[in-house]
Amino acid sequence: MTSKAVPKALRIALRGDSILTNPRFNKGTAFPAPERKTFGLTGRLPYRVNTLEEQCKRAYDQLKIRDTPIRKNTFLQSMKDQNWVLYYALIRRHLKELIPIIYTPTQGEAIANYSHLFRRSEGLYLTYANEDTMEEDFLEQTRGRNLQLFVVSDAEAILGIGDQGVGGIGIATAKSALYTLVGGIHPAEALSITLDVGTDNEELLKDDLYVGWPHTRVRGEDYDRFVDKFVQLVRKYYPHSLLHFEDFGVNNAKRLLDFYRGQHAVFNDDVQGTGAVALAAVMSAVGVTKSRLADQRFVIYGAGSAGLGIARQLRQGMTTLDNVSSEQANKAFYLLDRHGLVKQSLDASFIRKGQEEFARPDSEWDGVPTDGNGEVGLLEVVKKVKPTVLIGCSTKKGVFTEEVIKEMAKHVERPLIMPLSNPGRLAEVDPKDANEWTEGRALMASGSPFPPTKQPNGREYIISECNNALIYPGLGFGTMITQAKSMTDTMIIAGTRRLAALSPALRDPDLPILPDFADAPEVNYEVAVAVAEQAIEEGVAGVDWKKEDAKEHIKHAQWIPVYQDFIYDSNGVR
Ligand SMILES: NC(=O)C1=CN([C@@H]2O[C@H](COP(=O)(O)OP(=O)(O)OC[C@H]3O[C@@H](n4cnc5c(N)ncnc54)[C@H](O)[C@@H]3O)[C@@H](O)[C@H]2O)C=CC1
Ligand SMILES: CC(=O)C(=O)O
Ligand SMILES: [Mg+2]
Repeated sequence: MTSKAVPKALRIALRGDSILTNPRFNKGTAFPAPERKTFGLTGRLPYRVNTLEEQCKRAYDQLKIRDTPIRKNTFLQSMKDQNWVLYYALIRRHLKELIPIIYTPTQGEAIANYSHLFRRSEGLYLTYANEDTMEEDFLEQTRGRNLQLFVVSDAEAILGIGDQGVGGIGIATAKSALYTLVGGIHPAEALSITLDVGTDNEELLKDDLYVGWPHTRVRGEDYDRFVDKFVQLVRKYYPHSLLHFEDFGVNNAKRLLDFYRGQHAVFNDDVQGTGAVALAAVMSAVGVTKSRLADQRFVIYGAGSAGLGIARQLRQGMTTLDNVSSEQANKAFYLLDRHGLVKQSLDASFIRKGQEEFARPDSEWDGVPTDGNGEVGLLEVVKKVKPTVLIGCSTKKGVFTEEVIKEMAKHVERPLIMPLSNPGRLAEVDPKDANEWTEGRALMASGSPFPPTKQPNGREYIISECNNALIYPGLGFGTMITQAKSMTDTMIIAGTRRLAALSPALRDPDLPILPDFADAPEVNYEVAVAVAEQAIEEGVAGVDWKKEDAKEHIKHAQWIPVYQDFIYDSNGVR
């Protein structure tokens, strides 16, 4: 990565409109008079030179008059297409307010309406119908670029709203934007990609304006070959990059991660990022209740990519931090999915790969009431298990009912309740209700932002956002800066421990269990440092600097949204 903390003058080979229409270089009215002269911009811009601060103020005023989140999202998207520094500087100044606009939930809405809102290309579209020209298409966009990061989605399971076809490019761009915003990755060093392998979303297929490949989803060997062709291109041309998988379907997410982990530095955010942030939240809650991870009983409702990723990460936390065996740790988990409790006697076709490790023995459930199909439901599980931690990643709105929450709270002084499904309208419980039903005793964290609740003592309780965006930019940055050949489990644990240590609740149990999103840049910096130190310590790093230098290296390499001076040079960047 190049060093950017104190921006030096940049040599560029563009002039006139080609600068003004290039979001990487455009400064709009902030071009100072000498640069206007050098680059042929004097007559192309109004007289007055603005500071970045003034531009942010004007942009914020313009943003405020957009009256719906989706209009604000479209406005910001168009600003990103015009001027990167201004876009990132504006959002940095209003982080908490604007992250929900450029990320979940509003970006979900933008993705669902992608074909109707479409204005211009924003990444690399690799389409199954064009498989033959994939390498050429890839090189057209990547040749000569210093890319460090590829964020890719096949859009089968977007942000809790399912298969969105080609609109999936929108999750790749949003995740890339957060890498820059809170992780400090140079926006020119990241590429967002969608693998358009069709869609099974009937509405999109029926839509005349759909801009993706209008075909049902390609699956099986053809799908694997297509994905592999893409991964091998990344490996061939960018062997030291990080490949981030986002929102792949449940049958592919973990499978592809396992398959490629040994070949390249790959990361699946829904599996690993979500697991890491959830583990940090639980570690923090365990600090509040002065217990151990290994003492908890976990009920996880929705055992898909996120649910299973969380279970595995919690298990790893238990084995690494509390020294219990994997077998022992497995006994702490009770997973539920569409067929109720995952128990050993369930029809094999109902047990997804990975769930079997956590399947409960049937003998344990003798005498417990079941529904007509012999399935054990959530309330019965809570009654029997008396969980200390209840996690939802099912998109089943409201499934943590009053009866379920009250039952849990009967047995546990400080129940930890985490409705992680996005968007907020699909949360398993509204934190306000969970707070009321537990007389304010619950510790809580949610996947999407929720307003604070009121405690019986009159204090506000802030609902932490337990969203992978609090950690993945740091996990990624720490991996990239060290050119690690893989992102190992121990690197993830190191980042998670650092995040957990920053929990406000460790100072005061009435404070949130995770740091505030407004602090996401500082938090991710700390995570990146911990990950880089671990990569160097365990010998997977490809750099020759020492662990002690990680802080400085990372600080120095982080991109910040400020304008650089420009010098014209016909051999410069373009
Ligand atoms: N807070 C965060 O950082 C993250 C939140 N999520 C959210 O978690 C949710 C799930 O995401 P993924 O795990 O990627 O999806 P997924 O499709 O892999 O998993 C969902 C699981 O829930 C199960 N499920 C669906 N309806 C159910 C029902 N009525 N009863 C019981 N089980 C049911 C499915 O069978 C599946 O196993 C989404 O809302 C997603 O936005 C996902 C990743 C990160
Ligand atoms: C946050 C995230 O990655 C998801 O909802 O899929
Ligand atoms: Mg995701």
